[in-house]
Amino acid sequence: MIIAVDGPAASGKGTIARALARHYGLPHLDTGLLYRAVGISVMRAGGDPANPAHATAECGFSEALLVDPALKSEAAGRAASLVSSHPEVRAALIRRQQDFADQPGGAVLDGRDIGTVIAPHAHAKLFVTASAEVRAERRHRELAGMGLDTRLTAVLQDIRARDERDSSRSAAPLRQADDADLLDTSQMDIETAVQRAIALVEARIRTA
Ligand SMILES: Nc1ncnc2c1ncn2[C@@H]1O[C@H](COP(=O)(O)OP(=O)(O)OP(=O)(O)O)[C@@H](O)[C@H]1O
Ligand SMILES: Nc1ccn([C@@H]2O[C@H](COP(=O)(O)O)[C@@H](O)[C@H]2O)c(=O)n1
Repeated sequence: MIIAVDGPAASGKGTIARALARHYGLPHLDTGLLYRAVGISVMRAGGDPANPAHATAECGFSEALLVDPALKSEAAGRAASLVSSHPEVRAALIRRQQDFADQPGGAVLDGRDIGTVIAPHAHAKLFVTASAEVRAERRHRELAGMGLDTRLTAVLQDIRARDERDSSRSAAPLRQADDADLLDTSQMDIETAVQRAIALVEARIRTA
């Protein structure tokens, strides 16, 4: 079974995707990490993430980078959002994601274009969202827990900028697939959101 989980920044899609993977015993891929790895590689090389040639040159990053804690930083998220708008970068990363989705037994992937581009044939698709204010509060709390001193207003501004960039780009923009179930977690704690996600997947399996 392939489960596609898409949604905007800090919506909780990764938390839900990991929980679904545990529940169904499936491997999980956080596809945002791939774009973050390209973004941070460009920055470390002194390049400009908005420059397609600089970004494309860093698509062959080392596997070790995928576990670098620096990928979790807001700077890496911002750079990822810039490099991900280049069609050449998306083309360089697509095969890896599709192979992961299509492995025997299935998989859970989360990102922005899993249900629309990477695995349009997924058996269940969730579009996880929450208001920008709620997402900013969650991300702010997460950063504070990591010992990072950020202002809530700056986090909210960054989330809004990323929403705008990710939704308006021409290459694989963030959007809900026509056959995806919407899960707005603004008023849900993690446990409730995960239980709701499992119920939505179960309903899709039953009607398949
Ligand atoms: N329903 C929820 N209620 C409260 N906090 C939540 C909820 N869902 C997720 N969180 C918290 O919000 C933060 C962001 O969640 P998560 O990393 O899953 O989001 P994401 O959409 O995968 O983000 P990214 O943009 O990095 O891909 C985490 O600290 C997580 O624990
Ligand atoms: N399938 C994807 C996944 C991510 N992106 C871009 O990467 C940025 C970082 O993603 P996170 O999920 O780790 O926050 C994100 O803002 C997107 O621009 C993507 O384009 N497609």
